[in-house]
Amino acid sequence: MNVLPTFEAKPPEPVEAPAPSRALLRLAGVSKTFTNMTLALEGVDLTVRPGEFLTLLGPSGCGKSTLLKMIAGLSTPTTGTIDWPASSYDALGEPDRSLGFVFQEPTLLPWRTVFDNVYLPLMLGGARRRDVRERIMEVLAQVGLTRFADAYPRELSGGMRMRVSVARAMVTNPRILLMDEPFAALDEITRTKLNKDLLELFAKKSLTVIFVTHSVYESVYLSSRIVVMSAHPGRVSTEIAISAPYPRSEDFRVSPVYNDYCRRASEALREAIAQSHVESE
Ligand SMILES: Nc1ncnc2c1ncn2[C@@H]1O[C@H](COP(=O)(O)OP(=O)(O)OP(=O)(O)O)[C@@H](O)[C@H]1O
Repeated sequence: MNVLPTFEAKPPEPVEAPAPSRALLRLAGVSKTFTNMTLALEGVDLTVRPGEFLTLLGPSGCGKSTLLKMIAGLSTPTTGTIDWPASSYDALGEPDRSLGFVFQEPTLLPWRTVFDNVYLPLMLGGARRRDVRERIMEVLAQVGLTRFADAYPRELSGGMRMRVSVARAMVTNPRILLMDEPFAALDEITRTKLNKDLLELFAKKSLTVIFVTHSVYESVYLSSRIVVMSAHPGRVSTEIAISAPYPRSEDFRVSPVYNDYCRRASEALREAIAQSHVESE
């Protein structure tokens, strides 16, 4: 008999420091000013540990995407540092970032099949198609798309295209998966299903995820830690540790503990938005 995890109706624990382990990524005093003088981020300190599912939650313009892009190395901080303490370094002193990026749009190449879209990052890395066939089929199986390997993006639903995008990000076995509002454009039912499947992958592949969302409900369901940000300039407002154990079944979504966390996260977001207004006046 399957015994589903139960969640006691007690208030969430106060924020706890994550279990001590070597940091995968450490941001210290990170600020970003764009050339038009927009101060997008100011003084962000953040440590990410292996195995965390960390979500950046905040109002529009608080710098979530800017932060993710800097972590990906697509943009550099104006001041402050981003360190990869557990990484090896190449001959140029660049850290082995080894990450996968999933954007809000699946950004698939329409003239390539599902298989060949997932093959793309490996091809760019110099791998021959036949040498990585098994690996690609394995990752397609993990996102439930085995039967669609030869299909073209136009033949797939929005949810399936997003699965391809997740498979493409995972095929290189990244240390960290960066996800910038990946499910925001999907309908509620598809989004709920992809949330559930993402958590299964997270557990199965021992991933570390940094996820961006506007949704309190999504952030509580997925995360081990929520970093709430305020805007103008973007800053960390508060952090909420979600101590509910994984795997999280659908029962978690209707549990009193989930409701309590959602209430706390909503309050924290409301406060962050209020701080943002004060700063922008
Ligand atoms: N290339 C850029 N040049 C100038 N300003 C920028 C640039 N990119 C972002 N910004 C500004 O930096 C701030 C943070 O933007 P960012 O897109 O990171 O926020 P966000 O929290 O991801 O927003 P959203 O939730 O709406 O996607 C905003 O004020 C934005 O207008």
